[in-house]
Amino acid sequence: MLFDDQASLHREASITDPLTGLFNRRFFYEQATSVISQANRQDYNLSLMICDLDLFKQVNDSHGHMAGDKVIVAFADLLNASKRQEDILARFGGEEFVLLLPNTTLEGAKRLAERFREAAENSEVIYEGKPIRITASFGVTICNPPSVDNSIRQADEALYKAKALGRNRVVAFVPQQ
Ligand SMILES: Nc1nc2c(ncn2[C@@H]2O[C@H](COP(=O)(O)OP(=O)(O)OP(=O)(O)O)[C@@H](O)[C@H]2O)c(=O)[nH]1
Repeated sequence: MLFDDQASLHREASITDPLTGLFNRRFFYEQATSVISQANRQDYNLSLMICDLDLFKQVNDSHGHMAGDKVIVAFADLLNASKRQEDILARFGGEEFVLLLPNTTLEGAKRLAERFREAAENSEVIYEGKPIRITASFGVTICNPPSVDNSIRQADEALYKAKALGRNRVVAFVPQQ
């Protein structure tokens, strides 16, 4: 029994990001690879979203690293609270998150991202009695052709555009003709 508990604790630690409790990047890749190969076989809609807190360095610089951590956790909770059960959410790195959205069209992914964006904009994190306001930028893409690396590259490109256009917005990847 003890061994079972230890094994499951070890497994949990190996797939989880310790700060937010979300899945880590490695586990996301593992899961996404399996969902995407299924999507390949079954031909269903699958979208991917990458989101990144805006000007987050300023949060750390103005309020300290602990405050920054609290903001990251609050944003992770916000995403986690509004996603569907079958969506796979992970902390991708620093202040960047990724979601794989089964049975979701590009329009659906844009709507969801817009909901997250609004929720972030309207949220307030209180740290040592002081309010911290945040915004986030989002890149979304349909996983077609379905491959994890390709979809991440496309969503990342859209996210980069969202940042370049002034942040606090959702941009969808548009393939070049
Ligand atoms: N508190 C905290 N900060 C982190 C963590 N991971 C990364 N960061 C910080 O996040 C900041 C990210 O800064 P940048 O990559 O310049 O991006 P940004 O300031 O959000 O600017 P844009 O993405 O262009 O809007 C860096 O200062 C990192 O040190 C973490 O786990 N906790």
